[in-house]
Amino acid sequence: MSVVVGEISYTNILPFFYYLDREELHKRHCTFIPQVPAQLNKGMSEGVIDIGGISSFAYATNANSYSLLPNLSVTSYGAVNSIFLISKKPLMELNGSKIALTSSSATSVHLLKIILEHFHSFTIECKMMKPNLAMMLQDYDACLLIGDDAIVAKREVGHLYHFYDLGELWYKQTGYSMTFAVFAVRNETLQKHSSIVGYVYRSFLESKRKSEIDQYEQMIDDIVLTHGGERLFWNTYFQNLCNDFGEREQEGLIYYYQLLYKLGYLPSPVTSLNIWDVTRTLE
Ligand SMILES: C=C(O[C@@H]1C=C(C(=O)O)C=C[C@H]1O)C(=O)O
Repeated sequence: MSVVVGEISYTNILPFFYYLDREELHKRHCTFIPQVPAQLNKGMSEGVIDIGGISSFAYATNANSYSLLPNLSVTSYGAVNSIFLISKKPLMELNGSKIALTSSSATSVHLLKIILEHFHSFTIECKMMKPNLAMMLQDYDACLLIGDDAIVAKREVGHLYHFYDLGELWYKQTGYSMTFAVFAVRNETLQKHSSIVGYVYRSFLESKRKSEIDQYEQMIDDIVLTHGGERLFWNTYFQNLCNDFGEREQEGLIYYYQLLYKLGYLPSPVTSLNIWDVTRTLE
């Protein structure tokens, strides 16, 4: 019986995965599924994936079945630099427009709705699509891209369209951080395999610590080879992200959930987070 670890297939999650001792984890019956967030969210809700990074939105729709791993997240205080509304017109002219949303995301698509429908009182027509910029902008006024798709779009056509960073728009309006990804574990898995979960959790923490200690240098060497881009860009990108999940980050997330519920995007309110009590594992 293995424990299946979901691995978001974007560079932003790398600090938690780069230094994992995968051989040791395999010996402990862990397997990995690399996928975009929407697929991982689905896998976890169906019980195919046990633990790993998911959209913070997906936690809110399964809060009774999941526990959150403390101190791990993908959060930004302001610009996140990889989640963009890419628009043919200025933001303030988007009322009544048609927007294509990446099918890879759950958190950001809802964040965009909060920003446009709630903060700006716009009416918008949205359609989920595969993340392909050219196809999306063919019939739509704007589109939402996340992760590496968004990074590449900014690099390649940043001068052709208006780019709006959702982390920045959220922060300016609310003063809160925005947590895009959380690390969750299914409560069922926690009950059956608490010592493996403990090991996986400590491995994530250790990878994050090592990444921070060497200022992401070694990881960035690899990213430049696999994804291109300038070292300076990646350096600023990772320095700018917050990978913690303490009280302040949790406060921002709860506020996001509060607005989601108010706008009808959550079936029931999520006013507190079920954070796993690490001290209860033995190993
Ligand atoms: C920062 C990012 O956050 C991602 C955005 C997610 C979402 O919108 O559902 C989910 C996981 C995160 O890895 C990004 O993709 O750029």
